[in-house]
Amino acid sequence: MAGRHRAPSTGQPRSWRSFSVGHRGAHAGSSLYPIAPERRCRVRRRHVHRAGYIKRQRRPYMNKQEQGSWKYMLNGRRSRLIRIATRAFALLGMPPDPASQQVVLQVLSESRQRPNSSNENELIRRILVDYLDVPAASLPILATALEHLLIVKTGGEPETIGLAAASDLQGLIDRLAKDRPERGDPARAASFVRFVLDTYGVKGLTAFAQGFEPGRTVAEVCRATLNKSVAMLELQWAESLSREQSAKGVWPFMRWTAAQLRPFRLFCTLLAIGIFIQTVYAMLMPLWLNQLFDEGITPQNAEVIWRTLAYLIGGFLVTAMAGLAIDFSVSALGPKALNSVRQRGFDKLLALSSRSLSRFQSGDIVSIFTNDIFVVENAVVRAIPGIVSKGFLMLGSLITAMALDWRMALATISLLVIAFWAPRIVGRYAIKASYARKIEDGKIVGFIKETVQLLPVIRTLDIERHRRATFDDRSQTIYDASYRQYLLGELTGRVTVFAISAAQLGIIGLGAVLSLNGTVSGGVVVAYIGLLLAIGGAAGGIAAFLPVVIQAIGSWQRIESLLEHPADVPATVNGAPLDKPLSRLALRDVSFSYTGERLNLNEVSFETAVPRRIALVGPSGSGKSTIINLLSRNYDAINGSIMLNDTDIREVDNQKLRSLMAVVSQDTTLFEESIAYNIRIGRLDATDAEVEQAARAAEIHDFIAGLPNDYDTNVGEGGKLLSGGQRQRIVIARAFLRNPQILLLDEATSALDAEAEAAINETLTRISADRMLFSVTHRLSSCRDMDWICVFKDGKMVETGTHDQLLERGGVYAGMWEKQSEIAIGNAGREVAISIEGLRKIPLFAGVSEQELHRIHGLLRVEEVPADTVLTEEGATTGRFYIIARGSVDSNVARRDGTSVEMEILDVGDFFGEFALLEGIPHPTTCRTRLPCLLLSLSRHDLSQVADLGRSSLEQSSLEKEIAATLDRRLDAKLEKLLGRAA
Ligand SMILES: Nc1ncnc2c1ncn2[C@@H]1O[C@H](COP(=O)(O)OP(=O)(O)OP(=O)(O)O)[C@@H](O)[C@H]1O
Repeated sequence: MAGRHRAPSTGQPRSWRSFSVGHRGAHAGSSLYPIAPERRCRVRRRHVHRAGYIKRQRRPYMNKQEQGSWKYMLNGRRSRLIRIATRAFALLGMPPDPASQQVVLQVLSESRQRPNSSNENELIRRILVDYLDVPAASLPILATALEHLLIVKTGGEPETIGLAAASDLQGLIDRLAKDRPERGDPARAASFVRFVLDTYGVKGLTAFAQGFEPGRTVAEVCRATLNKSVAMLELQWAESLSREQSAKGVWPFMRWTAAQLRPFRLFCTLLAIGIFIQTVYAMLMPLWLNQLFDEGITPQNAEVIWRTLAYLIGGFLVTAMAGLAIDFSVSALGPKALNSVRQRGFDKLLALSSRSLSRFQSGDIVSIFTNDIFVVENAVVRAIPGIVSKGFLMLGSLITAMALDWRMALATISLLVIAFWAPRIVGRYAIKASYARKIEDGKIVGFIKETVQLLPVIRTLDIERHRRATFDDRSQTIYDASYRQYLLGELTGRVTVFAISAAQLGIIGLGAVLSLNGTVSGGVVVAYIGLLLAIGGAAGGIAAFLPVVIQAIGSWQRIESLLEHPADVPATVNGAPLDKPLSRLALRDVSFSYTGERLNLNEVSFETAVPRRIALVGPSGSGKSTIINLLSRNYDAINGSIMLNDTDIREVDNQKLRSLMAVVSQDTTLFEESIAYNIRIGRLDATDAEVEQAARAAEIHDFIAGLPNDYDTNVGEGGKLLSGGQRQRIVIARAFLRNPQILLLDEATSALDAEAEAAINETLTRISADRMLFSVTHRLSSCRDMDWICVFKDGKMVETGTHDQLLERGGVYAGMWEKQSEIAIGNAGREVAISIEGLRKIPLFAGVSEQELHRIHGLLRVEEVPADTVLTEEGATTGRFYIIARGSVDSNVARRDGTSVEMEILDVGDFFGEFALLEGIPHPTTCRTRLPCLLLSLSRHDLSQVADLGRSSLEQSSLEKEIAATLDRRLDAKLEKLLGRAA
C-alpha cells in the first residue's frame, strides 16, 4: 500500500507520514501533527507479550545517526501516543481535544515511575478516567477493549469473535477486573464495547461504564443503564455479531483445503507421489541437458549422448505416468472432500436453532449448497493441485538453478519473490470483491425464490413492473460485483505473468553477460534457459489458477459461515427421563425475546394440572404462538423455566420430550411425497391401518379414498396439489397418529370451513379429554368449552380464568368477546349473521335509525375469501366495505422503496374498506387476508339504495349526513395514525 496515497502537506505517502515523527511547528499549518521530512522512518512489526496475549505493535526504528537521539525516541513515542489518543477521542465521540497532547506529555513524563505499565495502557486509562469519569469497577473491561481496538488492531481488520463467545458478560467483567483474562477475552471485551457503541451510542456506553457503583452486580447495571437484562443484552450482542462478516485470505483457505483432503490418505499419497516425480524430473532435466550439451554434443561423445537421451526419455515416460496419477487422484479427492463438506453442512443445518436459521437470508443456504460448493470443488480439483504441483516444480527448478550457478539462482529467486509479492494488494481486493459477489448471488436467489412463491400475489397486486424494476436493480448490483470480481481476479494473474516475464528477460540478460565474461559455460546458459522456461511455465500456470482460487475463497467464506455457526438446537442439560406420568405443567416467570431488542414474552407464570384444556387468546402479536414455541422447545426462554412435573424441560431428554408432544401450526406446508408419507412422519413405525385411522379422525379419509392413487397420491411441492383445508387435515392426522400427551395447536383449524372446523373440534375435544391441550385461537367461540383461558396482550399474560369468569371480569377477553359474539356462522359457513346491535356498534352506523339499519343489514353479502387475497388497495377508490366474521386481515402502507409497513391486524368483529363507500376517496392502506376469511360486505352501490352519499350535504338525509360525518372522522383519524407511524 505504501506509496499509493500522497499526503497533501508533505508530498510524502500517507503511510510514511503516519509513522513519522511529529515535530510541531516545522511545517506550520500543513497538518495537525506536521512532520520534518528528515525524520521519516520505516516501520517494522514486533510481537509483544502483554496481559496474557500476543499482540502486534508498530515501532519506528532509526538510522545509525538517529540512534542514541533520545529526542527522536521521545518524539516517536509522542506521535504514536497522540495518534492513539486522537483515535480514542474519535471512538468515544469526543472532539479532538488539544488537552490530548497534555495527557500524552504527562503519561510520557511519568513513564519512569511506571515500570510495569506501558505508556499506551496508561494513556487509555487516563482518557477513560479523566474524560469519561469511568469508575474503577468498569475500567478493566473498557481499557482492555480500547487497547485491543486502538493498539492491537491498529490499522488492521477488526477481529471478529464467534457467536458463542457473546455470552457470560459477568464472567468476562470479573476476570478482567481480577486481571486474570482468559485467551480471547480482550477480543470479547472489544467486541462487546463496539456493540454497545453501535447500538446505544457513546451515551449508552458512558452510562453503562458509570453505572458500576459499589455493590451493584452486572445484571443491575445493565437493567439500570441500558434498560435490559443481561440475557437480553447478550442476545442482542450475539445478533449484532451474526451480521458481521469476517474477511479471510488465501492461506486460511489453503489450510482449510488441506484439512478437508487429509482423511483421504490413499489419494493424497498418490497425488504427493505424482507431484514428487514431476518435481524430480523438472530438477534433473536441466542437469541432463547441461550434461548432454557440455559432455556429449560439444566433445562429440556418443555414449554420453545416448545415455542422457535415455534418461530424458525414461524420465519423460515416468513423468507422464505421474501426471495420470495426479489426474486420477484429484478427480476423486475434490468430489470426496466436498461431499463430506456437503454432509457436514446439512448436519449443521439440522443442528441450527430457529433463531440461528433466521440469521441467514432465504437464498443464502440454497446458494451455499449449490453454487458455492461447486465453485470450491472446482478449485480443489483444478486450481489447488495445479498451484501446489507448479509450486513444487518451481522450488525444484530453483534448487537445480542453485546447483548450476548460484549467482543466477539468487537473481532468479529475488525476481520471483517480487513477481509473487507484486499482485498481493490487487489479490486482497479481488478476494473481497469475490465475497461481495457471493453475497449478491445469495440475495438474488432469495429474490427469485420469493417471486416464484408469491407470483399469484404479485399478479393480484399488479406489481409486476415494480418487481421487474427491483430485479433490474439487483441484476445491476450483481453485474457490478461480477465485473469487479473478474477484473481484479484477472488483474492479479496478469500482474504475476507480467512480473515473471520481466524476471525471465532480466535473468537471460544476466546469463548472457556472465557468459561473455566467461564465468558460465554455454551449457549452463542453455540449461538455464530450459529452467527459466519451466519456472516461467509453472509461474504462469499459478497465475492462471489464481482467479479460480480467488473466486473459491469468496464461496468458501460463505460455506464457513454455515459450518462455523455454533450448532445450537436447544440441548438437553442432563438428559433426565420423565419417568412419572405427566401430572403438572408450570411456566415460572418466563421471559423471551427473539432478537434481544424487546421482550416478546414478559414474565409469564401459570401452573396447571394435566390433563387440562387451555386456550391461549389475545390480539395479534401478543405472544400466543411464542408460548407454543417455548413449550415445544423450538426456542428456550431467556429467563424463567417451564416445568413438567418437577423437571425443567431443558433437563428432559429431547427425544423423550418430543415424543410427548405434537404441534399443529398455521403453516401447513407438506413434503413433496405421498399422502401416506406425510401422515406417517408423525410416527414412522405406524402401520397402514393406523395411518388410515388417523386420517379418518382428521376427516380426510373419504377424500383420500376418492383419489386415483388414494394414500399413494403425491401431494406436489409443499402440498400445492391439495387445498389449504386438505393440507391442514393431513397435518392434524399426523398429530393424531403421534398420540401425544401434550397437543399444541396454533390456529390449527384456521384453514377449515366452519363445518369442517366444528367436526375437527369435536374430534379434538374427544381425543384431548385425557391429555394436555394448548390451543392458540382467535375464535373465542371455541374457548367456551375450554377448562382454562389465558389472555395475552403485548407479551404479558393479562387475564386467566374460565370463559364465564373472564366475561364477568369485563377486561380484554370480554371486549374481544363482545365484538365477536354479535356474529354467528352457520350452515358450513354459507350463512353469516350479524345482529342489529352488532351493526350499531360499528361507528359508521352508530347514529342510524333501527329501520334503516335493518335495510343495511339486508344488503350485507357473505364472502368466503382465501388467505393472501388483497381486498382493498392503497390509493384505489373502488372496492367494498367489509366486516370480518372469521379470519384475520392485515392492513399495510407502502413505502417509497417498495417495502410496506404493517399498520394493524384486524380480527373477527373488526371492519375495513369503509372509504369505498365515499366517492373518490382513496383507501389509505392495503388490506390483505392473513387466513381464509368469512366476510360480510357492502358496496357503495348497495348503500346508495339506503343513503346517497354523493349528494351535497344540503340534499342529504340525516342517515346520509351521519355516515358521511363518521367517514370523515375516521378518515382524519386514519390519516393521523398514518402520519404518526410514518414519523
Ligand atoms: N421469528 C421471529 N423473529 C422476530 N420476531 C418475532 C418472530 N416471531 C414472532 N415475532 C414477534 O414476536 C411477537 C409475538 O409473536 P407471536 O407470533 O407469538 O404472536 P401471536 O400472538 O401468536 O400473533 P398471531 O395471533 O398474529 O399469530 C410479535 O411482535 C412478533 O412480531
